[in-house]
This record gives sequence, structure tokens and C-alpha cells, in this order.
Amino acid sequence: MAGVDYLADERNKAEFDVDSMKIVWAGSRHTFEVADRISKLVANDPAFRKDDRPMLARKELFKNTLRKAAYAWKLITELRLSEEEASKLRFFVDEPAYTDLHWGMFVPALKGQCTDEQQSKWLPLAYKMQIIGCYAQTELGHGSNVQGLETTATFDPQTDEFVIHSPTLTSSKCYHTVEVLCTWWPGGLGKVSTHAVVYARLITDGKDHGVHGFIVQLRSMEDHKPLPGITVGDIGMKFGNGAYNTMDNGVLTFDHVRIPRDQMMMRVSQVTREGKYKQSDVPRQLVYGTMVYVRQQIVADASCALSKAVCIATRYSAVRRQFGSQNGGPETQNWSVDSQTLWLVYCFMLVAEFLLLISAHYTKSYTGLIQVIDYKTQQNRLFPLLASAYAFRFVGEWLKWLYTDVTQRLAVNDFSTLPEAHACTAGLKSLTTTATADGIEECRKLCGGHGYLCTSGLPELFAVYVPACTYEGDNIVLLLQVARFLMKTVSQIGSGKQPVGTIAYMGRVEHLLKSRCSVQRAEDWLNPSQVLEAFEARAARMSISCAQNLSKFSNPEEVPNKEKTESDPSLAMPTSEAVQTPEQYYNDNPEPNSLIVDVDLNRMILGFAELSADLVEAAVAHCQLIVVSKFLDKLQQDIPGKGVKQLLQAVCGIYYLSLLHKHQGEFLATSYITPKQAALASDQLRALYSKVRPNAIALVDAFNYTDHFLGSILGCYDGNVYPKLYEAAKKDPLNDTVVPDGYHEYLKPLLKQQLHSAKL
Ligand SMILES: Cc1cc2nc3c(=O)[nH]c(=O)nc-3n(C[C@H](O)[C@H](O)[C@H](O)COP(=O)(O)OP(=O)(O)OC[C@H]3O[C@@H](n4cnc5c(N)ncnc54)[C@H](O)[C@@H]3O)c2cc1C
Repeated sequence: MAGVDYLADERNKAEFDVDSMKIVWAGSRHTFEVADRISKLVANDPAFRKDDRPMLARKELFKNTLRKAAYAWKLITELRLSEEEASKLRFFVDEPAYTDLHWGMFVPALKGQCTDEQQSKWLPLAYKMQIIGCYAQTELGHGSNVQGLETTATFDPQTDEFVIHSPTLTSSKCYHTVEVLCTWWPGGLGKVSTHAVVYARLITDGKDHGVHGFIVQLRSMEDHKPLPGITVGDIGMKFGNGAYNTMDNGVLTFDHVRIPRDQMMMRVSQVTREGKYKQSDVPRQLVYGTMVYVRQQIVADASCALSKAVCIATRYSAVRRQFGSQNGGPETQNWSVDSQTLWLVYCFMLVAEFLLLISAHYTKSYTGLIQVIDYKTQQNRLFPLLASAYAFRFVGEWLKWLYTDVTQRLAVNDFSTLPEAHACTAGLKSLTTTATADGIEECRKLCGGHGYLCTSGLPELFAVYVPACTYEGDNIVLLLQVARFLMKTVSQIGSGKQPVGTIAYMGRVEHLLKSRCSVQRAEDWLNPSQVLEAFEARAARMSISCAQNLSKFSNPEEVPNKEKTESDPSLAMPTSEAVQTPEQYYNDNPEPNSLIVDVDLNRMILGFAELSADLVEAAVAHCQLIVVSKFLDKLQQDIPGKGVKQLLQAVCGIYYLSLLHKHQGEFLATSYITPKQAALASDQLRALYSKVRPNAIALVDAFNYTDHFLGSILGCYDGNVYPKLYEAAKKDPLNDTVVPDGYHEYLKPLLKQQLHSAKL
């Protein structure tokens, strides 16, 4: 029945002001109003329809994406949308497209790595989309290992040009030679981009100066054909239906392609007319501002993707009813019966459920069935994800501040916070994207069988989202970078150098090593300072323990792959900035060693490969501490709206207590908490689930997502799931005919035992 809100009862249970929470989620009233207006604009425009995506063949799908992107640009120009509104419009269109790379990577790379003169030439073209750019760094044989890239840019002083070339064989340092060396993966490259920022080894006068960025035109501006020497195409279908297949990830080879010298991105290093390589006056660390920008965007996207999945799973969990008693009684019973009896009971329940659903359809009551959201196991899986979505939102907000802070410092050549900012953004990118990818899959399972239908929106969301764990830095490689930063920090303890920002707690490491948790009652776990210290002590103790183990690696013979580890360039920054990494930067400025743990950096590097699994865990503990601390900081702010702050306190509690529960082993092993205190944390967690339960639907309503943006029948606002599922199934192309195509050729002959005469 149109207009009925099947979740109205749930919405009435809310104990806080949802409209105020919407503002908190958006970040400000202004951001909320822009997002609300633009999301409705997109949702109400049939040109942005997306429910057919999983069923479209690749060519049709891709052409449709081109149409949407062009139509979106038309709207942007005709409605004279601001940059903020335009980016929101692309966001709510919700379809991976070449525009993501153009605006998200190509334009920031031009801004970050070009001189002012170069920017004034290229940026106006890019802003008007008179050129379309992509970001070409990854090669078939090298992704994480940026320093291993093999495309070359050789300066030709005769013509004042660079010759860009893809060698046909990788060097013999690989076990397997790759016969075709090419750029592989860049989004927007395959079929659309006219230009690319290409990373290649700069060679002048026979000398290799390492990897640098170049602006290379790929296609004719007249007929879109590849320019001479350029071979380019799409790399083929990717995971999932619809999903990331709207994107033309590409393959590219260069055969001695010539570009003018001024198309090397020369903000930090230059090649003169005579072919002399030199550093500019601009400090090379400046380009890291772009990296912080890109990563803060990825963290913001993580909270968005997770919140979509959680919104779907929460609404559906309130709609879905299963067997068991109401009002929190036992959901299942432990019967000891034979299989025949079980089967009879099962059949009876199916019939009963069917009858109840029929009667519910008319009476709107589901007496005797409970909403699956009331199962404690469902809450234990769902509510920590709901809490994570909020946690990632707030840490993403804080990263925006960090970006401004880093930019301001870089402007006055203050690089003191750069290593910390790099480690922090790398770690948060890794932590939030991993948790989000896992969380979306968990939400699919939380929706039972129907979660597996494309119409649930979850399979496509997962398929679109999961590569975020790989692009812009493989998540494990990033955590290893964080671990290096942690070990470096430990090595400096006692040197007089005070750790800053998110690593400041290491300055109190002696206290954190000695202190013990003082929680005595479950409610004590609601005390922010208790919680913060627990997470700090766990992170500090895990880092110190790793450093102590590393310091045992005094004998180089003990360490397998010593040579590789010492020079493993993939532990340097793998992504946006293919130039000197922050690690290289601070490794150039060594500090005296630690007084607390006898860590020698050289020996430390020897043990790094061997202990990398432990180091990754220490890095995760550090990153979780950052997210917890930023959530707690948020709660220190003035948060208006009836009950909003109280609810957020409960949500925050669920976030950190579920982490504490999940990583109980680490908290116990580092001896900061006792088993009794761990049990009290679990008690408190359960109490918070009960507090959040009546507010669950309102908490996901606060995301303010339109049904179009959610793209899910299970998550639709009115909760009227079953008729919509039924209608959607009817529309499947397989149901166009009652008797399927192929019946006469293949089914009938089989059924009639006439396969011998069938045309097979
Ligand atoms: C959908 C998608 C879009 C992309 N878009 C772009 C784009 O626009 N432009 C672009 O240039 N690239 C793009 N990429 C490529 C992407 O950046 C790389 O795939 C990524 O950097 C990972 O590199 P890799 O593929 O070489 O993985 P590998 O580094 O080969 O990883 C394989 C495994 O080895 C592990 N590993 C690697 N190094 C280490 C180490 N030092 N220590 C321990 N473990 C290690 C990894 O954890 C992983 O488990 C895209 C990729 C995808 C999937």
C-alpha cells in the first residue's frame, strides 16, 4: 500500500532529535542543506536511474555511465553549481566513472606537483573538462613497489623533449620476466582520458633520477584516437555485476612517445634546457599535502559506504521477523530430537510463518514473531558496524582539519608534523577501508538470503567498495609503513624529542608501561579517560614489545631475505606521490637512539620482515586508538539537539567496547586489564546495545540517504520490503516470458529424451 510507513513504530521509539543528528552527521547545517538538496535533485531525475545496472551488458553499462557523466556536467553548468555542489552531485549519482579520477587524482596531482606556470596552463582546461585526465602509476609488474616502475622518460636535448617509453621486458631481477611491460589499472584510462599524469623513471644524460610525474596527451582532441606510439585499451571485466565495471580501467604502452620538456611536473624538481637535473626552491615535502587530501577523502568515503550498508541491514533487521518469543525472551531452544521431528517442526514453522505473513499483510501485526534486530547475536554483529560508521565519520572530519593544518604548516616550510601526518593518514586509510569492506559483507549476511540478491544493493556495494583496500596503497603495505614510524618513534624515546599529534602518548610511555586499569564496575568503562588510557597502554605496549623483539635481531644470519628487506622500496610510499617518501625524509635526519628500549635502527630493519605480522598488529592498535580518541574528542564538543550527545556517547561506547572485546587477547596479554575487567567491558557493551536498540532506525535515518542513493529494496525508507522484492523479481528479464528462451532447443528434448535429435 503506497504511503504506509512500515517502520513508523520504530521511528517513534527514538529518544533523540533525528534532525539535529542529521546536522552532526553532515558536519554542519550548511553541508546538510547542500547534501539534502542535491541528493533529492539526483533522486528525482530519472536520467540517474541505477537499479538496472547489474543487468546491463558491459558495453551498454559503460555507455550509460558516459551518458550520466555528460548529463551531470550539463546540469552542473546549466544550474551554475558551485564546486561543492558539483562534487556532491557526482557523489549522489553514485556510479564509478572517469570523473572520479579526473577530479579526485588528476586535478589534485596538477595542483600539487606542477609549477604555477604549468598550473595556469593545465588547470583551466581540466576545470572546464576540455581535457580529461587520469592517474597512471601502476604497471603490470609493479604496484606497491613504486620505486620499481620501469617506464622511462628520457630527455632528448636535441629536441627539448622527453621520450616516454615502455620497455618490452622487465629486468632480470624478477623471477618471471613480464614480456609486455605496460601501465595497468588506471581508472578512466581505458576508453576516456585524453591526458594522463604518467609516472616514469627520469633519465638525463644516461643518469636515472628515479620516478617522476609527466603530463602526457594520450588521445587526439579531434577524433579521440590514440596518438602515435600509444596503445591503449580497457583491462576487462572486474568483480561483480555492474559495480566497478562502469569504470574503464586501462592498459597503456608507450613506444617512444615524445612530449615537450615543460610537461614534466616541475614543482619540486626540474630539467633545464641543457638537460641538467635540479631541485627547485620548493621543498619536496610540499607534495605530501595532496596525499593527505586524497586519503582523508578515502576515509570519508569509507564512512559513507559503511553507513549505506548499515542503513540497509538495520532497516531490514527491523522489518524481518523470525521465530522466537517477543520482548527479549529466548530466541531459540536447545531441543534434543530426532531429525524426523525436526523436519516436521521446520515444515510447521514455514507454514506458520506463511500464514502469519499473510495475516500481517492485512492486519499489519506480526504477533508471535520477533524482529531479527532483537536477537542479541544480530545486535552484536550490527551495532558495532553502526558505531564504526559514526566513528569513521568523525575521524574523517578530523582528517579534514589535519589537511588544513598540514597545508598551513607546509606553506611556511614547517615539516615537523609531516611524518606523523603521513603515518596517521596511511594507517587510517588502511583501517577504515578494511573494516568497511568486511562490514559490508557482514551486513549482507545480516540480511540473510535476501542480502544475496542484487536488489538488496549489498553485492554491488561490496564489489564497488572492496578495491579501496588495494588502490591508493595496499592496506598491509600501508600498515607496515605505520609500523616503521612507530618503531622510529620508540627508538627516539628519551632522546629529548617529544612525539607529537596522534603519537604524543608515546611521550608518556613509562607511565603507560607501569599503569594498570582501575575499572571496578561495568559503568567505569563509560569513563573516557579510563578508556583512552586502556587503548594507549595497549598500543604503546605492543609497539614496545615489537621494538624489543626487533632489538634481538642482532645476528643478520637469523634474518631471511636480509638483502631484500633492507632495500625493500615497497615499504616506502606506494601511491600518489612517486617521489621521496616521508620515511626517506626522516631517515635522512636520524635521531639518537632510545633510552628505554635499546633499538638500533639498522638492526631493527633486519628483523622487520621476520616480525612484520606482529608489527601490523601494533600498527592496527595505534590506528584504533586514533579513531577512539577522535570520537571521544568529538563528544567533548558542544553537540546541540535533544538526546543527541547521549546517544552518541552510547554509540561511541559500543565502538570502543566492541574493539576491546574483539581484541581482548591483546589487552590481556599486555597485562593492562584483568580478565575480570574484560568481563565487565562485555557487560557494559550489552547494556549499550539495549540503550541503542530503540534508537537504531533513527540513527540510520540520520544519514539522510534517499532511496535512490541507497539503491536497496531491503533498506527502503518505508520498510515495505516484500511487495517491492516481488515486483523487482517480476521485472527480471528472465521473467519476460513464462516459458524460457531455450525451452524448445534444450529443455524439451531433454525432458522428452530426444537429445539425440536436438541441435546442441
Ligand atoms: C579498482 C582498482 C582501481 C585502480 N586504479 C588505479 C589508478 O587509477 N591508477 C593507478 O596507477 N593504479 C590504480 N590501481 C592499482 C593499485 O594502485 C595497485 O593495485 C595497488 O597499489 C597494489 O599494488 P599491486 O597490485 O602491485 O599489489 P601487490 O603489491 O602485488 O600486492 C600483492 C600482495 O602482496 C602484498 N605485499 C606487497 N608488498 C608487500 C610488502 N612490502 N610487504 C608485505 N606484503 C606486501 C600485498 O599486501 C598483497 O597482499 C587500481 C587498482 C584497482 C584494484
